[in-house]
Amino acid sequence: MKLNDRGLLIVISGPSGVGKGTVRKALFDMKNHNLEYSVSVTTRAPRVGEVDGKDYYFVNRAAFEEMIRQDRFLEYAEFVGSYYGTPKDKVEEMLDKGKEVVLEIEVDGALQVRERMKDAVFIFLVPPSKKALYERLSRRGTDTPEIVNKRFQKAESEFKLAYKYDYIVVNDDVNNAADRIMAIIRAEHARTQRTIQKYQQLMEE
Ligand SMILES: Nc1ncnc2c1ncn2[C@@H]1O[C@H](COP(=O)(O)OP(=O)(O)OP(=O)(O)O)[C@@H](O)[C@H]1O
Ligand SMILES: Nc1nc2c(ncn2[C@@H]2O[C@H](COP(=O)(O)O)[C@@H](O)[C@H]2O)c(=O)[nH]1
Repeated sequence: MKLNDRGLLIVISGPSGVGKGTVRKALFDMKNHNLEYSVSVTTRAPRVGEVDGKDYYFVNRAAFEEMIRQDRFLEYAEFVGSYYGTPKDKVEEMLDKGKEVVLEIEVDGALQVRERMKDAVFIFLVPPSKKALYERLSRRGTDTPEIVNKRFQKAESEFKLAYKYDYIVVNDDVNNAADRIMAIIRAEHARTQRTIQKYQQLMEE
């Protein structure tokens, strides 16, 4: 495979309820993109309307732990009582096909990817305010008040790690946030291509 045929890995992260999934869907609804979503594996129970293989691969804890033993995750983390992980082979397969692969994951996992995939692009999505984050988590209606509070409390420590990312994007408006992320992806793609071209020119001299 030629160097510049390989796709770019894009990690969209941030606290639970900030709107990662909503913004990601707006991004994938745009025209003329080369994006592919990496479907994660989780031990969390499916929510109403979630489809196995599309939203997540839903497995039990024993199956997830077997995947850990087999080293099948690019990263994984335990988040508010459930496991979540990114299947390594699928990501590699999509990158080799030249796709821009999008991971939508929490902060612990994102920082694991940062250590392993040096060329990836890391985007931290933030809410316009902490109050807005709490309202989004509650109004989504998918979690009990106890889980909403746990997720919101976890956000406090996650905000402190935002400086480890390449970009911080405010999700004030879904389409604006998606536009900003698409602009970042296009700029990073162009930058990577230029770097590879320069490297290839040097090798030919
Ligand atoms: N810009 C926005 N303005 C208002 N509401 C929003 C905005 N973006 C997302 N939301 C709403 O906030 C809620 C949480 O969004 P979403 O489920 O996409 O968050 P998430 O970051 O993917 O959450 P999790 O990490 O828990 O999977 C949803 O009800 C969604 O409709
Ligand atoms: N480290 C990982 N985090 C993941 C992955 N897939 C999703 N997530 C994140 O977990 C929380 C909770 O998700 P929810 O669907 O229960 O609301 C959220 O921040 C997701 O982005 C993954 O593969 N690895």
